[in-house]
Amino acid sequence: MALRPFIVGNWKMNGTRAMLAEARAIDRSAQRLMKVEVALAPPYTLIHAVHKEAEQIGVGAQDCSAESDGAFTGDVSAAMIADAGAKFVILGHSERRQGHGESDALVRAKADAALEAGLKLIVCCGETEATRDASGAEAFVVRQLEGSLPEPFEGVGERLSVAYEPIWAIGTGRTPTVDDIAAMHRAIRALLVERYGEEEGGAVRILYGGSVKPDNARELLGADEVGGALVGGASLTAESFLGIVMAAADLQDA
Ligand SMILES: O=C[C@H](O)COP(=O)(O)O
Repeated sequence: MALRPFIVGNWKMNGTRAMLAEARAIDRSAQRLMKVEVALAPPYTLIHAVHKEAEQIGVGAQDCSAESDGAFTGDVSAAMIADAGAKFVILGHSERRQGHGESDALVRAKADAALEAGLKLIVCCGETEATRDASGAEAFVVRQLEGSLPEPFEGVGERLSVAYEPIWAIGTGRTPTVDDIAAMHRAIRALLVERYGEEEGGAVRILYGGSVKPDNARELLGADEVGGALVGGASLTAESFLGIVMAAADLQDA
């Protein structure tokens, strides 16, 4: 991992104020592990509270609207989450694409809105098991990203991360092989370089997500072109999340 690794906890629809103790513990430990960039994406309701707790870690949202304001009941704009303390937003997670019918075009519109609000982006991609079995995973993911990523913008390398999350690996305890992850991440890198140029496209961190746990983190994070992890279930307690952060720190030392 040549770039500073980025380990992001996606709490999904988990967490009430009782979970702030976990965020606090994660933040305090992250202060001693500066070689790793650590962040949490709690539900909207906790963004401001986690932001208040956080001295070291970054805080982000799990989604935002493509609209800036207006009559959109239940939606939350990029400017609103930035106002609550978010520095980044996860976009195009498969649970949004599959559960809420989000298209590549909508993900791109949300990305444009988030950039306009000054946020960093984590744009997600990933194939179903059927696509993987049909040997079409790389072409599918590249096509998905072509439709979802914004046009070139100022500070791509600093502001954009991509998260590769095979849908069949999310919350299942199953993971691709290290070789499969590396091959996919190389294909994503090629697309990023083609779209944003050698320097900026080469500086985008490509995270792996899907059943990352403390006991497999070192192996998964060690795969070629893996610049960090997007962690779901194992980010819900400080103990397991910090196990992953420490694996990333160990790899930096190795
Ligand atoms: O955003 C996180 C991913 O969907 C991975 O979730 P998981 O670590 O529970 O498999």
